[in-house]
Amino acid sequence: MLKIPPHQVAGHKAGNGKLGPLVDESGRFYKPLQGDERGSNELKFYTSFSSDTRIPEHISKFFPTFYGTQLIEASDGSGLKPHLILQDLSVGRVNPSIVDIKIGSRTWAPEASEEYIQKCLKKDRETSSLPLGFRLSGIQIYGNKESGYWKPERTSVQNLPAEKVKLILKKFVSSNTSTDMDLQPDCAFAATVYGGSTGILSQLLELKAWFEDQTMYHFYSCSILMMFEKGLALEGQNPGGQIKLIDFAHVFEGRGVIDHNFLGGLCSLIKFISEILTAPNEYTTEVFSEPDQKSLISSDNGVN
Ligand SMILES: O=P(O)(O)O[C@@H]1[C@@H](OP(=O)(O)O)[C@H](OP(=O)(O)O)[C@H](O)[C@H](OP(=O)(O)O)[C@H]1OP(=O)(O)O
Ligand SMILES: Nc1ncnc2c1ncn2[C@@H]1O[C@H](COP(=O)(O)OP(=O)(O)O)[C@@H](O)[C@H]1O
Repeated sequence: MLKIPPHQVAGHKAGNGKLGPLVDESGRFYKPLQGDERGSNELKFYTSFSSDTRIPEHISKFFPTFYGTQLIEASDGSGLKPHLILQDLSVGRVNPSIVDIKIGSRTWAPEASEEYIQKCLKKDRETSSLPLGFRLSGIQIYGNKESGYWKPERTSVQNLPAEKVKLILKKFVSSNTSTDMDLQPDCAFAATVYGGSTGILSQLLELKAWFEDQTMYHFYSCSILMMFEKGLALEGQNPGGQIKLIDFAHVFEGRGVIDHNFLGGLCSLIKFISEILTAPNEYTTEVFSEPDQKSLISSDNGVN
């Protein structure tokens, strides 16, 4: 029995007659192949990457397992359509907090059409992609049984200035999650989710070390999915902080050149996470320097 993924935070979504991914009960995620070159390109990437013996295991673990393709009933009711069969990354998680972070200041590949480049350039300029090298593409943060999830409008988190991005990445690992953006996040789970020898920062650094060397692929418009289970953190157990790479519709051959675009965005994200770990109590204040210009300043005054 196929259903709409309960924890999808970004991308094309099934439902209301739209084409989007579906999941089954055995832990598989069915992503429809988009009819144009995006579909064929993503399939080409998964086929090549999954059999590429140059990829070490400590790197391939960051990618969803690929199980081939299958014709299944599309979610938009258009009949049998080819889908990529992938590992469902949220399987086994009860109330996962998830953020999709689109990496790179540039989200279009050199092969893209002029029209597509213009569309992406506009989005990259209007969001934090250009200034920060990444944008928060979608997020859900689990609060508790009563409050459920905080799942803001996607467009509201894509174009935030640096300090607000940091605030959200703090909120992500806090126990006092609230819709009130002015509330200081307590970063109660920063050490266990972001920190530690197996935490998210250490995984990001492992990925970075590979990107400093690899020249096989260029990952345009690809996302890092960061996930953990707040319920476990609240019980004092390992919350299972994990990163995975997804969305390879715009991956192209690297032809012996470092993927500076991805690497730059990754380094920027690493800086944010490192700073949160070093100064979780750094106080972030909202100020209005001009009537219609909201900005944020921070001072390390230890106020929580
Ligand atoms: O449809 P839109 O405008 O939401 O844009 C999609 C993007 O959403 P976002 O910019 O985050 O709002 C979407 O981004 P996410 O995967 O949601 O981060 C993709 O970039 C998608 O392009 P493609 O299928 O990868 O070529 C984009 O889809 P296309 O417009 O290229 O079909
Ligand atoms: N293998 C997966 N398992 C679980 N969820 C996934 C998986 N791949 C993607 N997702 C979810 O679907 C969303 C969109 O995926 P993505 O591959 O970026 O689609 P699109 O090409 O439509 O942008 C992600 O933000 C994530 O929430």
